[in-house]
Amino acid sequence: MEVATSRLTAERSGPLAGRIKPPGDKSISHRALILGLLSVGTTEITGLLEGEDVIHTAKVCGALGARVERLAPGRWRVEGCGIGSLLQPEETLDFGNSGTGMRLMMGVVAGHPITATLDGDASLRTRPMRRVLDPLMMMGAQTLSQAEGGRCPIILKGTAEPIPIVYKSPVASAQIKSAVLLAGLNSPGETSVIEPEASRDHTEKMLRYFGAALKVEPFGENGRKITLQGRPELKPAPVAVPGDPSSAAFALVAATIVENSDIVIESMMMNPLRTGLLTTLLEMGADIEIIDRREEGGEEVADLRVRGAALKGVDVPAARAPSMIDEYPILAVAASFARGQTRMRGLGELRVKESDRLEAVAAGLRACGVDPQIIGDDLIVEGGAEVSGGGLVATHLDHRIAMSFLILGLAAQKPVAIDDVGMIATSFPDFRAQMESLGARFS
Ligand SMILES: O=C(O)C1=C[C@@H](OP(=O)(O)O)[C@@H](O)[C@H](O)C1
Ligand SMILES: C=C(OP(=O)(O)O)C(=O)O
Repeated sequence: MEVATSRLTAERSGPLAGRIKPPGDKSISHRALILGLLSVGTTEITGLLEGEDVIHTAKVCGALGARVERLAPGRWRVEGCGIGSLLQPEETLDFGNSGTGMRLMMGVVAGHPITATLDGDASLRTRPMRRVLDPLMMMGAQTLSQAEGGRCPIILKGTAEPIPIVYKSPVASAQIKSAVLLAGLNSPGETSVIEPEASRDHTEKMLRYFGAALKVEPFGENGRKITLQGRPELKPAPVAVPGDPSSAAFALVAATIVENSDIVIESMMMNPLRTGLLTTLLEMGADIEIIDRREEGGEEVADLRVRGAALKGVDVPAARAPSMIDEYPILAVAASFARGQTRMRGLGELRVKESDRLEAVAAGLRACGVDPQIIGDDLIVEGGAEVSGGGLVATHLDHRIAMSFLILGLAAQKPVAIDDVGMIATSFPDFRAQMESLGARFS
């Protein structure tokens, strides 16, 4: 089937001004629905991200037996069925564009005596799933069918008695860690995951909040070992979803590169495993004031006042990658406007996101008159105060590529067009309206 695409163009804009509130965090939104499904009783969620990725997860929770209801914008209620009591789904579980939805749900299915077909869009069908299937098969799940290279569509048969394992993950990935822990929820023993570097810890925090016993220990130089006691009785708990730093990133960079801007981003989550972009922009000379740090719904949040600033290039260490993994496309845009060279190290994981983000970012920058280089897994950008723009950027079904290059267009000399706005709705449906409210010019 031919899918209609629509272009959007961003034009050099005057100073951005005003206040915005980023949408609810995507990672936490998926997890709130999933833990709602796995609890017996009613979980109330506020601030849920109503992006397509999360809506797919909500529908899958319904197909596995939960009653999922939207009460008001961002306010959802999940009547869960509890660990061990999921229904055999009748239809294919469709995750759309969402790697998180599919990988976390593979863990849930693997830990239950059900068989499910999991599938997604053309982008998701290119993404590697073996990294999750490998540990799940050690736990006793079986892959009945899969596309070449361990890709979806996948037919996964779970087990009633997941084997407790200690899994040493070769990559720092919150999706792998979460899939194993979610499968371990129905295991009679302890399930441990060792990660080489700390990845986002939302699953661990939310499992504890819902009553599971979980131990987190340092492992090696930068790693962690997370151990979950199986078969807890998860108790429903209200979840207030904080503002998504990965979505706030676009306004943060826009206000930095559009001269004389002065904006406030309200209630952005400040979890240190998610704030790598903030650290890097501050090193580059960005003018960001962190106001009113406070706790909301178990996470630290803050308001950020961001003003236009002249940036300088920096060397971004590979160890920072897990805390800013989805922000490299927009960081590369900031780097294009920075004096000197920015080298972003250790970006191999960017090759297996919604698109090959290393190649997609480099091609987009070239289309806009910037000269990037990829050396091994590093991305190197030679910046300058002026960026010519003027290109048409291919988005490859990738929301972050789409939004990043629209932001570049707001500060470039000539307009920048993207070939398809459609995917922006997966993570940030109000992107255009919010950015326009600050003065961004799109047509
Ligand atoms: O667990 C999560 O919610 C996510 C983990 C990251 O992926 P990896 O686990 O593959 O690094 C990130 O890129 C993704 O957008 C969301
Ligand atoms: C990589 C991303 O998401 P996912 O892996 O869930 O598709 C993202 O949102 O940038």
